[in-house]
Amino acid sequence: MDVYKINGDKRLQGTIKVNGAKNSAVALIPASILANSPVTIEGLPEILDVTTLKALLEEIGGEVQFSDGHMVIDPRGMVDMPLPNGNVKKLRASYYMMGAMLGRFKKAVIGLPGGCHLGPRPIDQHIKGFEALGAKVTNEHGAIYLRADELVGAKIYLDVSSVGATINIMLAAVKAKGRTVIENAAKEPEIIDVATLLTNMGAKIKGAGTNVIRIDGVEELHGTNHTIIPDRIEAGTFMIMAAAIGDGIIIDNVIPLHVEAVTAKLREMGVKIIEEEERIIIPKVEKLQAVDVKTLVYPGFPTDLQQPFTVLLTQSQGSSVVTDTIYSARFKHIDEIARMGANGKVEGRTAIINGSTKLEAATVTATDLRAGAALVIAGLLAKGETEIHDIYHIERGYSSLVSKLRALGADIRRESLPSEQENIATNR
Ligand SMILES: CC(=O)N[C@H]1[C@@H](OP(=O)(O)OP(=O)(O)OC[C@H]2O[C@@H](n3ccc(=O)[nH]c3=O)[C@H](O)[C@@H]2O)O[C@H](CO)[C@@H](O)[C@@H]1O
Ligand SMILES: C=C(OP(=O)(O)O)C(=O)O
Repeated sequence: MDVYKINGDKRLQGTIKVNGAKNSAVALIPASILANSPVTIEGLPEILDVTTLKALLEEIGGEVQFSDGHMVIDPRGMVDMPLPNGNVKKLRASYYMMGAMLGRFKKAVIGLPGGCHLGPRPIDQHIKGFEALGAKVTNEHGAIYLRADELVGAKIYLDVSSVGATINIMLAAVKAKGRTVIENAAKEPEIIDVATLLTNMGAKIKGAGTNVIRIDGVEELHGTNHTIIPDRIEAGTFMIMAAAIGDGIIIDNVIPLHVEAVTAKLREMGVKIIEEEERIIIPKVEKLQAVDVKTLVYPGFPTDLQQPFTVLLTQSQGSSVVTDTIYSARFKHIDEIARMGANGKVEGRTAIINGSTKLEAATVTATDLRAGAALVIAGLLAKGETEIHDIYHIERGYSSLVSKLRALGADIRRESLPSEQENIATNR
């Protein structure tokens, strides 16, 4: 088992570069299935979710080359191979194989997805959308079977403004007959990125980034070249880290508008933030005020940054109330940071954090991706050596994290635990 070991309580300084957005990458890659010639995507993050999707495209006969963030996908040899198990379970976004394969082959068999356990994560709105387009959808032993004689555009109102359902319906609808209208669509920047790729492949999409998206189906989509947007969640993680333990940090390759909700909250806490066109500069912070945070759909405060943010709140003076309106159980990290001395209490969808606390090193477990990011920040703050287990969660979404942090002066390393030591650690 691999772990991160962090000797914390060292101030960080310098420039850190943000990679391409995970939540775009995981939709752009399956979108290539719809093309009739090669698609090139530039700036992809080198994360587990991307390599798992590459493997999924190869399983269905795609030819994929990936190096230095540059992926060339040749979809011409792809077939409608069932994917009921295996790689689909390693990530959430394998659900995009449903929309993309349905759009191209009019049929697909895809196992229910994996991803972070944050409370129930149903895909009923995806299925409602596929059915509205004319697909027959059944769940057989944990795999979703989709089949359509033809796909015909429809009006679909989403009961919840779901990122995944919005993108999945777009994927299934771009080659359907006639017009599809998605109402109460999600507005996250990743949706615009996927719509841009599809439009450059020949799709007709209007309104991406607003709550009504109109798609006029086309017969064929062709290959293209696309550069992914920067990861606003990775950027936000670095902003939180800079406020927690920075002595002047420059975050490079960020679209400041995409992290506006985080910027506003950090300013409310007393953090100075200098926004440039593609960079954010955070000077050393003297004192942090407690603030309340409520996660909301974009452009609200992102749920994916709630967990790292709670660690910052442990460093602020006073009591903060954090409410996650998106997920019912995204507070597993509170127990882990409690091992490091943090004073936090969870009541339903709310966590109350009392600061400020001098964190101390401990052996902790990354229960999910952003819990892992939160623990890395906690480890950077804590005196002594923190050991983080189950780092595969973290590596699903953050690329080259260790080397990026080391370049800022952090004492962090990735180590393989010999199995005897592993048993002692997990029994602790
Ligand atoms: C791969 C990816 O892009 N993951 C992101 C995506 O996840 P994901 O696409 O899974 O999140 P959704 O936007 O779909 O989910 C938002 C809320 O709607 C609910 N829901 C969703 C679909 C559905 O059919 N029925 C339903 O009830 C979910 O349980 C959740 O409470 O958006 C989330 C919310 O910003 C982020 O936390 C994830 O990082
Ligand atoms: C919840 C997340 O990811 P996923 O939807 O891939 O599980 C996340 O990125 O924080």
